[in-house]
Amino acid sequence: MKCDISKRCGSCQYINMDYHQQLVKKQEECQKLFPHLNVHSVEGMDHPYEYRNKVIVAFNQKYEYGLYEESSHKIVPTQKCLLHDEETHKILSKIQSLFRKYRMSIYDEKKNRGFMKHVLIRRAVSTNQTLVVLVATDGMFKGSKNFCQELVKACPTVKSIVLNVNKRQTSVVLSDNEKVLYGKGFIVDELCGLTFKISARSFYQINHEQCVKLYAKVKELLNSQKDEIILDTYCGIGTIGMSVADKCQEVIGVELNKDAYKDALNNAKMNHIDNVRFINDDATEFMIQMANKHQSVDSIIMDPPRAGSTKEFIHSVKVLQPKKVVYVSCDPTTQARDLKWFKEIGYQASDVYLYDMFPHTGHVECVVLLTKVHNG
Ligand SMILES: C[S@@+](CC[C@H](N)C(=O)[O-])C[C@H]1O[C@@H](n2cnc3c(N)ncnc32)[C@H](O)[C@@H]1O
Repeated sequence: MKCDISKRCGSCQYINMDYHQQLVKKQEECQKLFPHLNVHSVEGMDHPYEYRNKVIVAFNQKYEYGLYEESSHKIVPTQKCLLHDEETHKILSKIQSLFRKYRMSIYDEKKNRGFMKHVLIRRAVSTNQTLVVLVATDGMFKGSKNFCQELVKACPTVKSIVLNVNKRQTSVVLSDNEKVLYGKGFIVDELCGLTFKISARSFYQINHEQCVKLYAKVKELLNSQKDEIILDTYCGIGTIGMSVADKCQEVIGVELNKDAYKDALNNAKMNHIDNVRFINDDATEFMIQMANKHQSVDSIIMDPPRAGSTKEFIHSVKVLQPKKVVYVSCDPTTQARDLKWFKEIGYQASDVYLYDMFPHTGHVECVVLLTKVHNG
């Protein structure tokens, strides 16, 4: 497939490269980062398009919408992005026509004036539900009732519309201040045979098909026993922990984002899983506290954001002495750094498993199993 905007957009660095070549390149690059480990070939997709279940676009004063040009805040008008599904395009195009009809005031970054800043679309692909988040500079959206009615009528997959009020001039799109304009403020998706509630600010893996394969690998590597206690750190809305809960005694999930934590609590209830509990805390702080209390766990799952984990987190692992740590990462560079710290405390990996969560970009998802080889 050919992308018309690849030269200007810059989001998909590999879009003009043959897909198989992309997978080979990702594996080679990871092998350089993990020279002493067995880096497996990348698990790719049969149809590596339309996989992104989340998109954030900005509008310009002509009501054109799109992503920003590489390293700038100039919008690249995008009618079709190869990574988004048809429904996302249909909804964005309807929003565009409604913005025109209602003469929506579009935010002008240079003048720091105007109302509508961004539109975020999140799709639950298994249930075909859509959440629309309108990011604006003010909580007063005149005519919002008619706007929502028209949007939902034209696009019935839209189950909720949220207004996120972000007055700040920063590159962070969402603020903590939100108001539900239509529906319940969240959508529900099915993943690995479970049901998950996803709200606007919670993390959710963007590639559903690849996420199923990734979680299956985590479960396989954990290979837990019925009497084991598993810590799921950086747990988001509880997806990984809940998908392994049937094979162990207890899962304790730790998540910093309050909305994701609340979603996780609801998700456990919704799925009638009673051997999982969630803590709303910084993962490192939680680990330090556990280590200070000399508590023990059998396995730890960690899936930190791009920045990776911390030295303090890893030093607490030394005290907790789990048999296994399964480390999931969307940035192999920080993961490679963290594996060096793990080595210092006596935990070693041998294999790196790669999942192409982000086809046509330079990114890849990595999973490693660390086991204790000596006492550090
Ligand atoms: C890559 S996501 C993984 C989420 C989840 N494991 C999944 O597969 O959906 C990383 C998560 O870590 C959370 N997070 C970021 N910094 C954190 C911290 N210091 N302590 C705990 N959680 C944190 C984010 O809010 C996000 O939900």
